[in-house]
Amino acid sequence: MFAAFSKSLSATRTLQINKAVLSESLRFSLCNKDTKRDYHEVVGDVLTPSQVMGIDHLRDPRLNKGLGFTLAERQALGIHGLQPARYKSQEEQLELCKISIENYQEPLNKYLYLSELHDRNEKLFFRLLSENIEQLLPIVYTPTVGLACQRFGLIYRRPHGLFITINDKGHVYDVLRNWPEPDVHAIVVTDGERILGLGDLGACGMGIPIGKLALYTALARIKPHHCLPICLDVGTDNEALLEDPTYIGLRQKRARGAEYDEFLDEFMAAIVKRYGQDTLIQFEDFGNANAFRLLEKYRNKYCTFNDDIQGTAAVALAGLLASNRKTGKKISEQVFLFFGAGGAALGIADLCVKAMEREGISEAEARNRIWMMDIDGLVVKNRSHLLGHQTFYAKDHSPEKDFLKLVNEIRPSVLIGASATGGAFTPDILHAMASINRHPIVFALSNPTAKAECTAQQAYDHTEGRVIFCSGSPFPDVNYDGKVYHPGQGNNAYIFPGVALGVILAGIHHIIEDYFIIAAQTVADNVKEEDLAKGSLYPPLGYINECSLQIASLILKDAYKNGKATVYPEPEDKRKFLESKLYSHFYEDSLPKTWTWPESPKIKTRPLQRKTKTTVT
Ligand SMILES: O=C([O-])CC(=O)C(=O)O
Ligand SMILES: [Mg+2]
Repeated sequence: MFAAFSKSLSATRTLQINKAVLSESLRFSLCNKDTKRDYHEVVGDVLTPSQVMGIDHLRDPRLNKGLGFTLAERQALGIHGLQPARYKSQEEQLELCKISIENYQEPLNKYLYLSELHDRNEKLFFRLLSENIEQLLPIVYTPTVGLACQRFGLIYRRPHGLFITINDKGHVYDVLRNWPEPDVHAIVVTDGERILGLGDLGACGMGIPIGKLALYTALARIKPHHCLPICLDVGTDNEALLEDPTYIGLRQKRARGAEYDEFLDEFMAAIVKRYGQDTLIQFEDFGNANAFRLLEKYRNKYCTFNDDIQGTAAVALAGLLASNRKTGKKISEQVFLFFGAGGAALGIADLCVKAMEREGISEAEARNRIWMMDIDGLVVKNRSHLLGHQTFYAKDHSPEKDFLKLVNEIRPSVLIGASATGGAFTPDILHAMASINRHPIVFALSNPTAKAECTAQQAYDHTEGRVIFCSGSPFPDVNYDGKVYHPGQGNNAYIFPGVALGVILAGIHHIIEDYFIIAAQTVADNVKEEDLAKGSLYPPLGYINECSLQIASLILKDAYKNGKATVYPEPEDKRKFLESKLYSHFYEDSLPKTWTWPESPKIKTRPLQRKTKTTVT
């Protein structure tokens, strides 16, 4: 087997990293322990450019520096002449990228430009994203990623992850082996049933795992080759998609029941078999009925969490903790009314209960302070189908459907929208909140922007500017009564990258709720007085990178203290340890160590270009 592998390897030396073309026998060899080291030499952490020749340095997005290759590198790597003579530093390239993005008017075109850059030059893409989070987050993530999913059939170009269909049932592990990276630590998976607030987008939901994992790298500097986006294509119940000639998924109704469950079980087991027990699996945008069920089923068996339930809960809790500083009230003193009673709402409610218990009240008292309503009215005890934890919050009450009447009766201090019903917080509702509270807390968390329960401007306009507001998608600054406010984005991007970094680096096997409370508290602690004064309950988006590192350090600390870490020896300085593991988006020197200029170079280029290193800042 090894001989066959070596032979194939030399024959394929000039191939780029994308090993989709590898022969079956070579693929078997790659999974073989003895040959794993050789494979690592051309991919992953110890990627050795010497294993790659010529033009593949330009074709492989992980090696490509475009015009950032110096003359010496071009000579040594055999790419001289394949590009124009000009050398550009990464900084000069970044400037050009920014100009290019600004030239596009449509957000979707900006998204496509970034996606193409990701395909072409990985370090440039991630540096651009990390250093321009405020401007680019709305493009690679909410809200534009929603539009990209809706058009996914039209814009799909190249593989950025795996599509595993229900027809692969029985062979999921074989499909996983087709992914060329052997060292995956983090997976974001969707089955596309509830993409943001847009509903069932089937296989087009793949845009979400791709976007979330881009943020793993941009916001927590998790190495891109450690990340794998997966879409489980079990069909779609979206009739429009089933009839759409551009649809890229299976053209059949969703598999449900035992068939679905067996497929999911097989998927989880295959991940562990392929990548190990501590592979983090983030569930994203599953339908409500499956999201809770699967979380309960897998949370103590696998290294998994559901971002829509737990990530959203943590970011909402962070906002509430920060708002305490404005209202002077503890969380256990608030009365909550949720509009929407699905995964996100229940996740927030559960985490708030935990936070209230920490403040000293009982679980029952805490649950009593939380009311929920959805399309069927108030969540009440005698409702025939109570979903998951809805039972905890169901009240002895008539199933009242009149939202305004309920606000006036319950007199909530906190109104949380997680309903995917754009505009549900009408001026009447907002006026009522303002008449009940000096500082009404209103969170319109649904995504993308059009699904938000109210806009930031409406929230200020209809509460005499007294509102404490945040939204899941970004809104422009608000002008109220001559003052400009900059409400923050209560988005789970503050939470999941940092949690993932800590969990991966400590080798944690099961993700406990405490980590989300740690994350929420960390984000809240990073909110400055000046942020609150501007109307924001969150640190600026550009600060998420630092929040992620703090969250990860604290999770590491907790995991070692409580025996949940499996990576030993325990690092003494947790922050230093994790910083040593981070991805660098700066260009590295690609010049082979032993290479020197020939005695009489055939080229007549001025020494100015003989620079071997790009300046990094
Ligand atoms: O993606 C986002 O912006 C937040 C999220 O998880 C969702 O809305 O499903
Ligand atoms: Mg989501």
